[in-house]
Amino acid sequence: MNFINVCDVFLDCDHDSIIYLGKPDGPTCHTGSETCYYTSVDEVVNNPQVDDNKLALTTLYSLESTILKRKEKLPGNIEGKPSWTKRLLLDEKLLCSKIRCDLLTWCAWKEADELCPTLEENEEQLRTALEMAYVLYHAMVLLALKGVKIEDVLQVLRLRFAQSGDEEKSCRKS
Ligand SMILES: N=c1c2ncn([C@@H]3O[C@H](COP(=O)(O)OP(=O)(O)OP(=O)(O)O)[C@@H](O)[C@H]3O)c2ncn1[C@@H]1O[C@H](COP(=O)(O)O)[C@@H](O)[C@H]1O
Repeated sequence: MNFINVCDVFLDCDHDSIIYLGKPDGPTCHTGSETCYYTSVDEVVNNPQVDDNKLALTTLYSLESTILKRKEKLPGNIEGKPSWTKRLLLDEKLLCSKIRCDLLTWCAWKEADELCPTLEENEEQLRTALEMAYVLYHAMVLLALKGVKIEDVLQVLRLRFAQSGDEEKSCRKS
């Protein structure tokens, strides 16, 4: 069971609304996420259909925020609450082994190169989503270690919107 420790309670001027200020002890969402207040009311009122793009972004930002929180609690030890992210942040080799397909290491091969076979072996779509989530998460831990924000990556992608890959490649200086 998880709790939110209430630090203060505020009333508005005519005492008909209350805001609780609390410090969560564990996840605050039933999904296990630290928070799930990612959807602005304005968005829902003006566009009741959940915007998949926004949802994708808030998911990435939320994951980034969790990873950065783990990073803040370093350095030194991995005592306290067990955290896979902390282990990765403290062990560059382990992290890279989860991202890179290292043919010399059977273990890394097995774990990190499972996305392509979902296409090659025509596995179900859910399997592809699971493998991609795995790659994305581990790559985002690497970004955190490098101090690169997900927004920086998205910016690179946005800048590429207007240019095809083939065009860009043919413009490269050899
Ligand atoms: N998205 C993930 C995520 N995906 C995978 N993993 C973990 O990555 C680890 C390695 O996965 P593997 O399949 O390689 O597992 P393994 O069996 O240990 O590997 P081998 O022994 O076979 O090499 C496992 O412990 C997985 O649970 C993740 N761990 C964390 N996250 C996110 O990061 C947040 C913080 O996690 P902690 O830092 O652990 O609290 C979580 O709330 C999630 O949002």
